[in-house]
Amino acid sequence: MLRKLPGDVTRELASTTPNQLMFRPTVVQTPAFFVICATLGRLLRGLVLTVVRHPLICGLLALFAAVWVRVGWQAAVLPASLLVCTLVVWMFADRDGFNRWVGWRLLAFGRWFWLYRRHWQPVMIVTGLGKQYGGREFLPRLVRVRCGPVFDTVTVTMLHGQSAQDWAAKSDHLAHGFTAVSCRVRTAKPGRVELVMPRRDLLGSPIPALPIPETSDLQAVEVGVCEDGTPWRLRVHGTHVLVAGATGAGKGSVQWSVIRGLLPAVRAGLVELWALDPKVMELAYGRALFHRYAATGKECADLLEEAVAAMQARAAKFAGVTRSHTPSKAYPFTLIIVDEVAFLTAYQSDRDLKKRINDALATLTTQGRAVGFGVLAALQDPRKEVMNVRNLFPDKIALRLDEPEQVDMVLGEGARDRGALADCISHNPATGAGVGYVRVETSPEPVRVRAAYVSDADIREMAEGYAVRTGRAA
Ligand SMILES: Nc1ncnc2c1ncn2[C@@H]1O[C@H](COP(=O)(O)OP(=O)(O)OP(=O)(O)O)[C@@H](O)[C@H]1O
Repeated sequence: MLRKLPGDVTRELASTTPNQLMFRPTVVQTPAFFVICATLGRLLRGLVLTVVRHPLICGLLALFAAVWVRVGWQAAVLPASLLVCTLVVWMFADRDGFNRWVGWRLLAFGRWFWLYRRHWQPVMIVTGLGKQYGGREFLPRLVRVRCGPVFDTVTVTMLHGQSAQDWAAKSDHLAHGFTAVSCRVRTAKPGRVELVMPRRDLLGSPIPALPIPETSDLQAVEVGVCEDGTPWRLRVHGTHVLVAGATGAGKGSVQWSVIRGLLPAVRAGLVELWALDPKVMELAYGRALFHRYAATGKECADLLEEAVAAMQARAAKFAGVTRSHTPSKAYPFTLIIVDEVAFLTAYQSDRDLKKRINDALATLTTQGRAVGFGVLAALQDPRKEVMNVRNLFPDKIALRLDEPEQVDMVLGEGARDRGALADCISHNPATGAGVGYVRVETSPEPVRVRAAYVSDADIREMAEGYAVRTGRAA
């Protein structure tokens, strides 16, 4: 049986099966009148859609043209010049307001016309997101382009049968196709996706240590910058944070930025910092800042068990009185900072110590949040065998990782497909150290961030200005 499918060129249909009836149907030529009507209809539809999508620009152009035709070019040029002057003055006087109402819209129109619309067909065909079938071409529909200070957001209606995953798998190709730094795909509504493409990389160069704040906000400690230029704030109270990254990924910059942001609360007696430094490298430098410090396996096990005992004593006092903790001098928030936690949970040769440490960490991470005990742990290898309590950390940060599979191990299933390309972060410290992805509780979309770099000189200065009097080894 020979079936004609939409788009098959009828003239070329032929059967090669023996004993099958072959026929060549008559080809009916469409009259030119219908072809012209269809083309005009398509043009009209395009015009109406352009007017609906860009009413302001179209309205102004139409007015300008009408005055030119009816009154003459002099009458059209004068108000046009006045309009341009007004816009220029507005731009200099109130840049934000101008951008919100005019600037980003003009840019979006320009980029829709010059970049996305022009390259849409070739990019869709080369990436395989557009299909050619039976001589016809099926392209996803470019619905809208919006511009902001950093990102272009391109709304697309997918072809029937496509999923957001199909698009996420091509995000790298899309970024190159539209000359963007990267491309994140998110679902807008059924059948529609949004491509979020930054026009420039705000995280491309190191961010110097942030100024020590006047007061610390334990719900939002400023540690760096998000990809859209807004501050990256990390909650430390009422949660536990795991920072995963290969060697040299910049885990230290996250830890030190958190410590820096907490210094005013430390000075006020509202926060205690306990440090576990099995590599005796990273945290030893600012030892004077810590209320408790441990380095060897035994010291670390003792210190963690001491934290568990203090936590349980506090829980016993709070029982029946309050269900949440507010930091105070009597009951400060205790942040236990663990550098390279795998040294304690996996590479520790003493099995008894390893068990004590794992048990204490599991107890702290399951019971500590409500009574003011938090854990901030850094880790190179996120596999479960290395850190079996990984899932007890509600907040996770993925800095540069070695393998794509590790991204989902840290940030949860599907994070890499949603654009958390932590395995693609540059190995060059100038461009990649401290860069990572976080998932905030309110959104499944990973956010690209960069931690501020706290240099040795900054740590020395912090240790001199904020040394705690009770600092002693465990
Ligand atoms: N946020 C940052 N911005 C710019 N450069 C950074 C940043 N963080 C770290 N670096 C650079 O990268 C180098 C490695 O950083 P760091 O020691 O913090 O990495 P790490 O992840 O702790 O590595 P390891 O696990 O081997 O200790 C630093 O010496 C510094 O030069």
